[in-house]
Amino acid sequence: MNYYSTKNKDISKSFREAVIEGLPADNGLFMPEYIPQLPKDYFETIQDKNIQEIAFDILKPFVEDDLNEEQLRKIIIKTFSFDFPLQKINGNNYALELFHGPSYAFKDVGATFLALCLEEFYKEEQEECTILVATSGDTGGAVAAAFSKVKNIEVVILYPSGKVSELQEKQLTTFDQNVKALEIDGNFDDCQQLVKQAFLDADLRKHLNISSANSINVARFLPQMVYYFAPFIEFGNEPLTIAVPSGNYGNLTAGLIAQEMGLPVKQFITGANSNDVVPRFLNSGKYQPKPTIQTISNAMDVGNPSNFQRMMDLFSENKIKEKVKGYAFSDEATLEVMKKVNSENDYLLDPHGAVGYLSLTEYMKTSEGIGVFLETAHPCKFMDVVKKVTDKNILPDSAQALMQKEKKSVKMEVDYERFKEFLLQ
Ligand SMILES: Cc1ncc(COP(=O)(O)O)c(C=O)c1O
Ligand SMILES: N[C@@H](CCOP(=O)(O)O)C(=O)O
Repeated sequence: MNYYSTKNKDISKSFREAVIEGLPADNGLFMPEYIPQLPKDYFETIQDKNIQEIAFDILKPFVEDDLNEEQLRKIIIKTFSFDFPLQKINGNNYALELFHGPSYAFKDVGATFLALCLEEFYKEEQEECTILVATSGDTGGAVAAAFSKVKNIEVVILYPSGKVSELQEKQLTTFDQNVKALEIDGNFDDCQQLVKQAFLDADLRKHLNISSANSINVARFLPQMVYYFAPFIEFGNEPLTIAVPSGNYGNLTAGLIAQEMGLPVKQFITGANSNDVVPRFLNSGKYQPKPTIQTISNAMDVGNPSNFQRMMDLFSENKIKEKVKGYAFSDEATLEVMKKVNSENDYLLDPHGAVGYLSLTEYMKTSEGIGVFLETAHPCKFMDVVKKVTDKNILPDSAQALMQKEKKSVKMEVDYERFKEFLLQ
């Protein structure tokens, strides 16, 4: 399987090349050149499989030219090493909990898979590499945890100063060794823009091997297809409605590719906070990015999502509007539903999962069947918001220990030349 650029279909890179380069030089995004098809009867026996076996079936065709079966199995066992439980909330509505990994957010899957792929590739190359990552809160923590012990790889995390939660910030800024945090005086889109500019800077790339750990990297977003299969281990081949709380749209894009492979999704729903550029597009046909708005679901504070390019590469405008229904919700509605579900169903949503739940229940007002929303982060990551819902202490011991550690970051304006200087130091 090779990968093309969304800006130039003649570009053809192996999986290994696409992962190492991160972003094509033409500022497009890498895409698999075809979507493998699962056997028609795959879902008749899916209940006999575990998530690691499914991950192997799903990911093999995307990587097999560069990772042999033994390497892939090893990577999968380490990546899918925690549970993805399904919790019934009420009626036919279920939460798929994706936050039982090391950083308490769904990003652990993609970050670990990417780190282990790069470790394999750089083991052979004997070279060093710098991973650049822009984060609105969760990607950075997952990447820091996944890469903290990987040899020959340095990580530089850019995060928007004052716009991530306290626990998220500790996850970004308390690793010594190979992980450095840059606290940017701007928003997530500024961080993402600085990273993208670095990839387009031929001079920088002459001096430094850089790659990306955002969902722009194919090894970050493709493994995110796998957990969409988890509810089908319980429900077999029954088509499900799946709601995805979205920001940079890597997660939804992974789900759409899984659906193209054969995953029986009846309908995808996307839920956004006030950063509603994609729901507005789905409902009006106009794609008009706006400056980022700060919300209580901060990891979804993205004004100009990277993966919109991939969605438009996969489908025509009419097709995407059929495949995905989009809704947006205010902070007031998010907090209100967190309180309601906590008191009526004894389930504590995090603010991102709450947006997913809101979008699912909105759609289900006029539809039938089983609905699943992705619970993408543990509520303990957002204690400032959670305190308004419950006074229970929900902080796990490991997070408590992290909160005691000292923050180490370098402050920086949104200034590409300073960023470049920092990278070349
Ligand atoms: C907790 C949480 N939920 C949802 C999202 C949105 O995911 P995506 O950027 O893949 O749309 C993010 C960040 O990306 C997140 O950290
Ligand atoms: N919500 C993300 C933003 C970056 O998304 P990514 O999936 O492209 O890495 C975050 O938490 O940083």
